Amino acid sequence: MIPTKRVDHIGIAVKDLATVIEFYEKVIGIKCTSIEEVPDQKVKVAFLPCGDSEIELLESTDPEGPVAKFIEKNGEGVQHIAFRVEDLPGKLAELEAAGVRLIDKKPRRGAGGADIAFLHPKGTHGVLLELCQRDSE
Ligand SMILES: C[C@@H](C(=O)O)C(=O)SCCNC(=O)CCNC(=O)[C@H](O)C(C)(C)COP(=O)(O)OP(=O)(O)OC[C@H]1O[C@@H](n2cnc3c(N)ncnc32)[C@H](O)[C@@H]1OP(=O)(O)O
Ligand SMILES: [Co+2]
Repeated sequence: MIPTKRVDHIGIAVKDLATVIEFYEKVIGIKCTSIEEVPDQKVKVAFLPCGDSEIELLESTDPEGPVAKFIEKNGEGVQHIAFRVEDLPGKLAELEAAGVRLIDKKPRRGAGGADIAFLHPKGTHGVLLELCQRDSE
């Protein structure tokens, strides 16, 4: 089985990036190190590293995007959990063979140049899971 290395990030859907970055920096005490737009996912993303993992704050750039739809239904909150894997195409093939419901059969480009793919929450006991592969350890 292709190993999963760690929790890469926790994705949190927010209405206003600046407001929530300020909360995490001033109240929780973790710093935002980068902000970037990922047009493919219709989001603007802020990363706040914390130990081996990061908090990923997600603000929608499009009312039809997945983060806007999530907030409409649930309000702000944890939208996905992302695991770091070593071989994303291989992992996706392995999961497909095991009958897991994939949203992305092939990797897409995520924030920070990562390759990413999502697994459907209906096939993962209720949690939207992202797998990501990065060049760095
Ligand atoms: C930048 C990048 C990165 O890290 O590099 C990112 O993270 S981008 C992060 C944003 N991108 C994404 O989320 C892309 C992948 N997401 C998607 O394709 C979509 O959001 C889906 C997960 C397929 C949901 O689509 P849609 O909202 O159209 O479906 P829906 O509302 O009919 O939901 C179908 C069922 O799934 C549940 N459901 C929907 N979203 C969920 C979520 N985030 N967590 C857990 N369950 C969820 C709904 O409650 C519903 O269950 P019931 O039927 O029981 O009511
Ligand atoms: Co993510």
